Parts: sequence; structure tokens; C-alpha cells
Amino acid sequence: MRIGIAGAGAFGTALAVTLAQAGQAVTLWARDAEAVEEMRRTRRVARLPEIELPEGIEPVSELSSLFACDTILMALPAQATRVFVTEHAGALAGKVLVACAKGIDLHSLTGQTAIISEAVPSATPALLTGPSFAADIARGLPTALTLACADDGCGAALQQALSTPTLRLYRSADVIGAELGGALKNVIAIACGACIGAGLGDSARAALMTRGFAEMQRLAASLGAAPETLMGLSGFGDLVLTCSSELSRNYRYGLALGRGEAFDSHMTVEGAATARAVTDLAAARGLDLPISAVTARMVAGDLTPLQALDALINRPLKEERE
Ligand SMILES: NC(=O)c1ccc[n+]([C@@H]2O[C@H](COP(=O)([O-])OP(=O)(O)OC[C@H]3O[C@@H](n4cnc5c(N)ncnc54)[C@H](O)[C@@H]3O)[C@@H](O)[C@H]2O)c1
Ligand SMILES: O=P(O)(O)OC[C@H](O)CO
Repeated sequence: MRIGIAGAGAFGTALAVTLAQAGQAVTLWARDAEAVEEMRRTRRVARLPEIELPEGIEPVSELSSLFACDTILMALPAQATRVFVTEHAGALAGKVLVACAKGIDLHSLTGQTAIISEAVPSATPALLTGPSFAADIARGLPTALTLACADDGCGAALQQALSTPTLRLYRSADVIGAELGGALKNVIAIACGACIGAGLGDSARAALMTRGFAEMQRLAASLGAAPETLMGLSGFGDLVLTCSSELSRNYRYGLALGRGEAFDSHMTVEGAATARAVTDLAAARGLDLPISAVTARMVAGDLTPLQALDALINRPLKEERE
């Protein structure tokens, strides 16, 4: 298996580092030729400046080098995937394409693997997701992720090839469930950050995580996910990590909203677009997802965190299982 990674941001680089340390040769592609030249010279990447790139990583800016690989990990932001795979559909034909982004595409309202399948029908799509901070993976801290693929043989081969001494992959055939868990938890993490940033307390955050998880389960079930997938690493596991750590950009973005502070617009915050996508999906399916809905309105600047709290807490009382 010849492994290429599209996107030399934090996550793409972290995956390249752990794979190279385990003895794999990795082609790491970035679109910016100057940045790649700098990476070659310094063996460092801007998004993970404290990490030295092992020898097994070849940074490239030529797409031909990336397309020479048979297995490509797609580590671009979720909203960039559709354009990339559509533009390069011919070169990507027949390849194994492993989606690593956690977000719902705003244009199609589908997950990453559906975008890949639509643009490149001959490719085999897979997904790598679960609770992990790029810095932890790159530093060799123990991490467990989900490798989801509808093709069992390909899933097993990827599980073997992408596991390293510090990165343990569990296999799943429920691609839809795994990708929805990873995408939807980012929306709830923004809500939790806003809650803490606005000084509403840990009890309120626990309520948001729990009721937010109920929303994740409701939407995922309506889109065909297996309930147990949401209970696993890609759903519950990643929700816990992202809603409770200031290493999370989604959570930090929420904190900034809660405090009324500005946030770095160059930072990848997947939950912001996905909150809008979830609102559209919920409307189309007649689902009530109040936490996701007020989060989308906070992100759009239509509600303050206190107004969002007011909207949530004053809803009609109901049974917990509803
Ligand atoms: N950082 C993490 O801890 C982490 C962990 C797990 C999953 N992820 C997921 O990985 C995905 C990428 O996140 P990241 O942390 O690497 O983000 P990042 O912002 O660090 O890097 C994204 C990279 O993609 C490049 N890029 C953006 N648009 C592009 C385009 N149109 N074409 C080509 N390149 C483009 C950027 O220049 C940048 O190098 C996200 O969906 C995120 O949820 C991140
Ligand atoms: O920094 P975030 O919020 O994108 O979170 C990174 C990972 O998704 C956590 O699993």
C-alpha cells in the first residue's frame, strides 16, 4: 500500500508522523509550494511547530506525486473535500480514499464518503475518525480511532496498515454512523464552549452534552446509522473529548462566543458550517434538534449565548426519552 495524505495541516501531518515513525513511507501533499519548500528545509510544519518530521515523510506540492499513491488520506477541511475530489476525479479513479474530515458538506448535506462516492464512483471510500488531537498523535501519545469501510476486506487492510504502536484502530462497517458521530459532536462542542464561556457552569455543560448526544442519535438514526456506532469512539468518545478540552478548536470557538470575544478566522472550526447543515437536514426530516438549532443561530450572530440558553430552558417540559 503506497500512502499519500492530502493536506499538511495539523491532522494530516500528525497521521504522517505516526505512520512514518512506524516505518511507512508517506507522501504528504500541500497545495502551497512555498510552504512545502519550507517543510523540506526545516522538517517542520506550521500547524505543529514543535514536531520534527521523520525521514519517511516526503512533503510534496505536485499533485502527480500524490496521485501516484494508491491509498490517499483526505485531511482537508470538510467543506474543501467536494471541490477537491470533483476537480481531480479522473486522477482519483480506482483509489482507496480515506476521509479524515469531520463535517457535513453544506452543498449536498451529505458526509465525506458520500461526496467521494458521488465524484469518484470507482474509488473505495473509507473513514478514519474518533477522539484524537493531532498534537497527541504526533507526540506518540496513545490514541484509539475508528476505521470505517463498507468493504470488509479493504477495511481490514486499512486497519492493519494505518495502526501504529501508539495508534490503535477499531474497525466498523457502519460508515454513515461513524461519520455522523464525528461531524455532529463538533456542533455540540461549540454549544458547550459557549456555555462555559458565558459562565453558565459545568452542570449546564453536562446537560448540553447529554441532550446534545440525544440529538446526535436522533439525526443519525434517521439517516440510517446503527445506534451502537454512536455509542462508540466515533460518537460518544469524540463528544466527550471535544466538549471538555481546550485543545479543541470547536470548543475554544464556543468559549470565544460565550465571552463575546473574536476568534481567529483562519482556524478550522468544522462545527460552524455543520451546525447550518444540521439545521437544514433537521428541517427536511421534520426533526426537533433544539441545541443544534440555537448553536447555528449563535454562529450566525442571530442569538447571544444567554438568549440561546433562554430559548432552550423555556421549551415545553417533556419526557426525557423523547
Ligand atoms: N486537528 C485535529 O486534532 C484533528 C483531529 C481529528 C480530525 N481532524 C479533522 O481533520 C480535518 C482537517 O483538520 P486540520 O486540523 O488538519 O486542519 P488545519 O486547518 O490544521 O489544516 C487544513 C489544511 O488543509 C489545507 N486546505 C484548506 N483548504 C484547502 C483546499 N481547498 N485545497 C487544498 N488544501 C486545503 C490548509 O492549507 C491546511 O494546510 C478536519 O475536518 C478536522 O475535523 C482534526
Ligand atoms: O480541534 P477540533 O475541535 O477540530 O477537534 C479535533 C478532533 O476532532 C477531536 O477528536
